[in-house]
Amino acid sequence: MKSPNSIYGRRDSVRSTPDRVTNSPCSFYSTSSSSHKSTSQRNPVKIAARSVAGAFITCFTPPETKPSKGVHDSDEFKAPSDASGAGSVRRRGSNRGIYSSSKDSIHTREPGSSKFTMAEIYKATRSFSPSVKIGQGGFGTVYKGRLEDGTFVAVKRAKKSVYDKHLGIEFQSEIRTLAQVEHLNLVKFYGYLEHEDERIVVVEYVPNGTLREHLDCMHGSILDLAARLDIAIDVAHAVTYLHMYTDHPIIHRDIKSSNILLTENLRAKVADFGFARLAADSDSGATHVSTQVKGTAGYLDPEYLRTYQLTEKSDVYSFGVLMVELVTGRRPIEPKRELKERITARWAMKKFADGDALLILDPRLERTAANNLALEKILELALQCLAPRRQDRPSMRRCAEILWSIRKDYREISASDIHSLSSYSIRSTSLREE
Ligand SMILES: Nc1ncnc2c1ncn2[C@@H]1O[C@H](COP(=O)(O)OP(=O)(O)OP(=O)(O)O)[C@@H](O)[C@H]1O
Repeated sequence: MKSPNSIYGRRDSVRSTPDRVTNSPCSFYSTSSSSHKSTSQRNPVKIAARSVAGAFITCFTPPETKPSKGVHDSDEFKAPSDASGAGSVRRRGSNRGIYSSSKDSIHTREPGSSKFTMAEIYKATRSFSPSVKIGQGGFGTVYKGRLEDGTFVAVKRAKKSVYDKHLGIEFQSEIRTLAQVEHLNLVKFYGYLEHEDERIVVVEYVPNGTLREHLDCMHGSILDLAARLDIAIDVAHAVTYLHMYTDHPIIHRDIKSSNILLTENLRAKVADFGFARLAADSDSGATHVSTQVKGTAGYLDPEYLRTYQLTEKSDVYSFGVLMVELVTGRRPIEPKRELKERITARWAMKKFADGDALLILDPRLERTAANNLALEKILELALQCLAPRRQDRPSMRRCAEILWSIRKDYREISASDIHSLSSYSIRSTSLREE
């Protein structure tokens, strides 16, 4: 999901304010962090961290924000008590000439077809009822819908006012890309509709909000580091799939926390392929695609900004920014902070280089041995992803492998933490009994 500060500037809203953390309903742990010195002080990567910290671009605008609105299945998608849903479909349909063509009067799709009819869309969204509106982005408005067979979907309706040549290309790009991908950690594509000036994409409805909303504590509880690590791995799997296992490599181009949707079980699904672009075909000898710069400020690969040459490593860079976001809880750009903390990745890499990595851990996370170690390891990986030159960045597949090993260590240390805590409590109980 693109945010208002995307380069292409057709942004209406994102869901939360940069300083929402301070107003958050989540509980905070106190941070007596200044006494901690991280092991990265001795780490040879700290020189690299300094150079990365110095390489960030600062010309960004603050994100504009708007809270999201939840739509509950039970309220909005009960069987209509009267014919109002269908009636309004017909009214709107006839006004807009929806039923004037015999093609569009077909109410049901061919089984397996990804071409929706306007009637189906109206029915699914209760004629785009404001009560089922779940979001607003650069592409347009997003509605929660329910198909005839009961499947919940997100219906993305392109803005008419901005349906220009560019958006037409973007729509086609989204369709082509969505139609060919299928992965557990990617939002599933169900179909699309192009009718007169309507451009609609129907995708899997993912019920638990965006990662950014969770980091902003808009869903009540704070994501612990284990959950954040799982999310990073899910994203790395999805992007590895796009880069390596589709018919043709696909560059997502807009990896960011508001484009990562979460399921009830906190599994991540990467969304919004509106900017996705097929990567250069390595068989033909090409190594990059030359293109206009698109993406979101704060996540953009500086080499892509400089050269307009897009490769899979631009996604790796954005993923580096995302990892910093995951461990700090901060947005990539925090305009209200003091100057040296405004670009979160630069600030974090500087702290890491200075051996103060523990100072950047999201203050709402516990300072356990497992968390501290995982933090250091994740920052080390982020540092590689944020390398100014793309050839110095790891592949997304390598990122996934490294994250697996971080998770393995994390689980082992967490288990031994729990074990030593429980043996401590057994010991102290038996001491009291004596
Ligand atoms: N598949 C989905 N399942 C559930 N909610 C979704 C889905 N897709 C989008 N949303 C909701 O709609 C909001 C807007 O999504 P959308 O992708 O159109 O816009 P955006 O990412 O905020 O901005 P942009 O269109 O500029 O990328 C999201 O933030 C999310 O809350």
